[in-house]
Amino acid sequence: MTRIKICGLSREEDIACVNMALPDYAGFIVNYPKSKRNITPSRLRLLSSMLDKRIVAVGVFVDEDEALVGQLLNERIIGAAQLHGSEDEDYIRRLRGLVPKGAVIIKAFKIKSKEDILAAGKSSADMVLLDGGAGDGKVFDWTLPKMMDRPYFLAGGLNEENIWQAREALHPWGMDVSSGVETDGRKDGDKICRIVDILRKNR
Ligand SMILES: O=C(O)c1ccccc1NCC(=O)[C@H](O)[C@H](O)COP(=O)(O)O
Repeated sequence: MTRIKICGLSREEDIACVNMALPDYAGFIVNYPKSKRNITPSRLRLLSSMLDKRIVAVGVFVDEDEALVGQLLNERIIGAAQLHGSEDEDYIRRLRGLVPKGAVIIKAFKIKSKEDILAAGKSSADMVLLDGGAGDGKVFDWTLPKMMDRPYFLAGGLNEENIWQAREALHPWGMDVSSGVETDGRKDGDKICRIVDILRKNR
């Protein structure tokens, strides 16, 4: 079974779409105004409360103060925190000390070389996410994850056309999609349903 995460939700309509499609994870870009998908922590509280309980809310953070990330995990507003900036092992250790057992820490790695794969392999995070960019549809070289020796999320430029090919080539633990399920910069319910279906029907 390949898990699927739909990332970058920001509107009530987006929640209605994922509640229909039922991906495993729903991602929210929190407190990062440079992103067009940015939402505030208070909006995160509202949107995550509207999520179907079968979907795990993931907060995506870029070099955020770990106190805020820890608070959102402790309050169970999110079930997992995805660290998408330059957070290091010290940051992960500090965050781990703030949160209950079971709170999942995901560290994202931008993959440009074999060294990036080796760094991801050594991360103390519960899960790693291999990405070509940060919500900008950039695909990276798919031959590189073949040397990964731990489960991972594959991200970066996935869409209806290539997600099955990527799954067959790499068999990742999970797959993460954002811009590939958007039309004119907004989440598209039909695309979300179709991409979830592709993985579900063939799992
Ligand atoms: O989506 C953003 O705007 C974003 C901004 C800053 C850090 C991370 C961001 N997104 C992270 C994600 O998890 C995306 O889903 C992932 O990069 C894949 O995006 P895409 O290539 O567009 O499918």
